[in-house]
Amino acid sequence: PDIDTSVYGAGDDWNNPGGDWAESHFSRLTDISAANVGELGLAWEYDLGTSRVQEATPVVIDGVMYTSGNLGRVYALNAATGEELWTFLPEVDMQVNRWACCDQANRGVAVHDGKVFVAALDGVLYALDGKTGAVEWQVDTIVDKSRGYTITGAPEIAGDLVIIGNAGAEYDTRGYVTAYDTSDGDEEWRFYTVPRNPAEGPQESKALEAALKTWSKDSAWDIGLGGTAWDAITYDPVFDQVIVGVGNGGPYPQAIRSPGGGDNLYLNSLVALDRETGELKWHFQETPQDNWDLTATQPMILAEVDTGGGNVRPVVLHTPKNGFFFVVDRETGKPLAANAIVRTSWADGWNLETGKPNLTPEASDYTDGAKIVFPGSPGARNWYPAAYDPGRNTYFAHVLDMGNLMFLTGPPEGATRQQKMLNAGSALIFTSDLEAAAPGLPPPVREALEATEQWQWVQDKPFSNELRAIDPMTGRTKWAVPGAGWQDRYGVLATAAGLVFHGNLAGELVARDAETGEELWKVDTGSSIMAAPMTYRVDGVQYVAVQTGFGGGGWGFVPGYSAAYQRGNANRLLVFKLGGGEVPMPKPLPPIEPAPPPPSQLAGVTPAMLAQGQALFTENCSICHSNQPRAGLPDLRRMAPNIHEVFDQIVLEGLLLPNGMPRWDDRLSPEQVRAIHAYLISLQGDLRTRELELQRRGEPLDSRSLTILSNY
Ligand SMILES: O=C(O)c1cc(C(=O)O)c2c(n1)C(=O)C(=O)c1cc(C(=O)O)[nH]c1-2
Ligand SMILES: [Ca+2]
Repeated sequence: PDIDTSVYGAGDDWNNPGGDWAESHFSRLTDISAANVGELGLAWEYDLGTSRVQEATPVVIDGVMYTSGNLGRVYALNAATGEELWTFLPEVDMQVNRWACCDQANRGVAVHDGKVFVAALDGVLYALDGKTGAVEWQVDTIVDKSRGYTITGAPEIAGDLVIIGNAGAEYDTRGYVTAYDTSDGDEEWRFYTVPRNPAEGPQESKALEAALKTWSKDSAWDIGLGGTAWDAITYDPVFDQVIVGVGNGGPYPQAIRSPGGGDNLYLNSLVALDRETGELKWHFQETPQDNWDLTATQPMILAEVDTGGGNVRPVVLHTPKNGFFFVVDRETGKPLAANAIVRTSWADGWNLETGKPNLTPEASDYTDGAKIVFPGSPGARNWYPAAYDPGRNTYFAHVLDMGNLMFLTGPPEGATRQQKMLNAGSALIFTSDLEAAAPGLPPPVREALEATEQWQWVQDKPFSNELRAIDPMTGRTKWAVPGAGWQDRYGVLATAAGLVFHGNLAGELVARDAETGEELWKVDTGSSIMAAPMTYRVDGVQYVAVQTGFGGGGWGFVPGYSAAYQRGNANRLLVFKLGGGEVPMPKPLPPIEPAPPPPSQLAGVTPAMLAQGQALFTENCSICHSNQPRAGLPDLRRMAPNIHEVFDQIVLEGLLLPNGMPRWDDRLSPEQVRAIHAYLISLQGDLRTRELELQRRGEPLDSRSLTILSNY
């Protein structure tokens, strides 16, 4: 078929996190090839100065690298030498950490017209002078500061507009995207993804008036309904439209969110907006009637494909959380292919005539009892960028086949908004943990799950985790390479030389043959990698760069096989070239010591108080504090005496706010904080006893707790 593949792929520059205008994470550079990739070595490294989540793909323009780190930090470096040109640290009120579901992620910068754009975790969009990093303008993009909004996504340039979404569908938000003039930050348009309470006035757009018909009149308006656009926004210059990936519903259970059902537009949809006006041109809903956090926010790639018999169409390639590989016509919004790439239990296929899935509520509606739903909330795919090689018509992506048990945490009626708190209304347990967790579940939940067909799926294979080469129109896997545990997920780079690059949590950076998946080169960096590698050329030298660091969703549970667990969470930029040197390895962490002795238990503590402390800890603290010996945050079962002394000031008054620990005096009473403290003191005592015993026996102190029942 007649496809001009030469218009795709990045050249010397990599001018947005996706690489080229099609955001294909594909490079035309071929200096590094299968014949010489074995000679890759380190050109330079740069210490990002943090040890948190790193998800950004750097941008390189005219020999300068721009990238973002956690919170929305920005770094500008000489791309050939790594010399620091400037850095930018946004001033963020750390209280925002309380309503950031998934760590302090930031997925990258946008660069346009001499300016660098970044959105900080607190929702402020900055335009920085590309030469100096000075703030040219800034705008707070959050319309309602009483709600739990954050931003983790990269801004997108569309003509002379910069477009940004936000996050927080697990909290109390109503999703939207906003377009600003790149020159001065003036607001040009805003598109809300879900309707507002009609009692409060007319909808903001015709599109929302139409969407309203797909919601119940008793919808949980006050909670916000979710629909956050927290990752991919892709400008399509061919049709001068902005395609937005919309997120899940909030609360998760439709029985609470929109009692009586409805498709709930535009949740989990691709929406194409006219660039100039922000008006809806088309929409394609990938997961109607969401109950499961099956977002459509995942990265999009623009392409042309032969849809059959030489009929070439401009399409968007999309693999959202829901387990299907979609090829969607960019002119009409119609799905041209929709093939399952993992086990799916919420739908058993797709009807291309109607454009809708064959829903299977008997297997996946958990209103009346627990269900095991595939894929689970981590998604068959998530933010980890895929790459598409147009010449080979092959899509390279990390794919996770895993489900989760879901059940309601309260009655479906009468859910009230918990301000800036999780409002998910359901609990979930990943199938990787389900056999271990099942005996401890309340008998009705356990009986319900064992009666499901998906319990058999779990027995067959709790999860699988692979890098795959996929044919878009059929969804067929050409080759696959297994990963480690289910968290071992990562972004991908493909090049016209027939190479595929990716990192992993163990800390390897690997180059593979695009045709076979065969490993051609690998280096152990000693630093966990989730972010996508990228490549560029300066003064005739091709480089491959990747940002290292573990975090994101489920960031508290640092897997034991990861470099982050063994050597600490090194945040670095590692840049390679042919004939480069060795990668300096971070030193392994010292062995874990037994927990220090806790202070004597608080006066007047009772079993009821300990139980209350545990419940409060689970509800308020455990989403960040997973209490692992080497987690992203301190293990609160190992607090030193001087920390115990100021525990109340830390929790109630924000003593460690600058470090990122929010204050809680608006939500927790001094008595409640005492109960939490008493609970932690008792955990610390138990842990110390256990670890002293392990030490006596000469066994490793790798006592990761099994806190797998998450309230979200
Ligand atoms: O609903 C939302 O607003 C929202 C936001 C985010 C985020 O901003 O990072 C994630 C999710 N949901 C989510 O469901 C998810 O699986 C997820 C993973 C990650 C990550 O960075 O690893 N973020 C998010
Ligand atoms: Ca979500």
